[in-house]
Amino acid sequence: MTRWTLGIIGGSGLYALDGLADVRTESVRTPWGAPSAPLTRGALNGVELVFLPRHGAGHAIPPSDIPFRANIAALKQAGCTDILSISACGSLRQGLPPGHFVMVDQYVDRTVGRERSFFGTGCVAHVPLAQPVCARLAALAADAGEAEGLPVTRGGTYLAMEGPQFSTRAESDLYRQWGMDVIGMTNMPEARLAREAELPYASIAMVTDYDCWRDEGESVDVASVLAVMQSNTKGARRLLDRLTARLADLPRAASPDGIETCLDTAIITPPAARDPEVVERLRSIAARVL
Ligand SMILES: CSC[C@H]1O[C@H](OP(=O)(O)O)[C@H](O)[C@@H]1O
Ligand SMILES: Nc1ncnc2[nH]cnc12
Repeated sequence: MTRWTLGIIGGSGLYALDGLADVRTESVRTPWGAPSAPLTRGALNGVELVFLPRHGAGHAIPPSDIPFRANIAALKQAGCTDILSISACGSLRQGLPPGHFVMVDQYVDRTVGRERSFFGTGCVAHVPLAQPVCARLAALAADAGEAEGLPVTRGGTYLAMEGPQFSTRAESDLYRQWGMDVIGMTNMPEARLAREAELPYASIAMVTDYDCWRDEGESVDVASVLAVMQSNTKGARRLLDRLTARLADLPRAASPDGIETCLDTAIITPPAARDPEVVERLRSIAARVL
């Protein structure tokens, strides 16, 4: 049976995974530098997990400095078949209160100045991103959350902002007019890069606050986020227990969305025109097609 090796990217409040069997720590390097922290490998319910806290183990890395390319490349090199992101987020809808788990299915990317591709001068690629999330993994995670009695919403658009400051009231109002559901600072370019590495990616956005759009006048700050984060993190842990118990018995077939073969038609630079040094770097995420 082909097995799942699930990469878990932990966000704010999730810096380690306790209770794994056969735990190993691996300090890795990638052609894009070191990831946010050493990888922690271990088994949960017999499923291999590879855990990486995106802000570092002590939350010393702000959103704009997260080494997104190194993180995704490290998880690819570690043999992950899929990536599940677990994030804190603000809510842009009354019906998504703090404590809610949103299985993101779309993104609007308002980040600026982050390295957002493995490809570039010397080897150009354009992968499709119309459906940026692996629907199968998102559904499995939603099933697990519901089975644990967690308040889960299937689908939602995540507005990725640069930060590190939270939004102004006018920005928050604007994003609501745009129809956005939740807001955070980290899922982009992470989701883009996972796609380029042909890794099915899904994200659980756990609501910690209502951002600053409500007429009640509250505005988000770290203290209000932290107040909710701890119970959200406990819920995420229960979800993971349930999810891995399911994955243990589920043979892993190729992603139905073709994510694992998306580079077949994405690289536009013909082999003869590729820069050998660039190609060498790309091998860590795209060896299958190079
Ligand atoms: C601590 S509140 C702001 C911080 O939390 C979220 O991070 P993550 O997605 O890694 O959980 C948000 O995106 C900000 O980076
Ligand atoms: N309101 C908010 N805006 C951006 N990132 C967040 N993370 C948690 N709450 C957030």
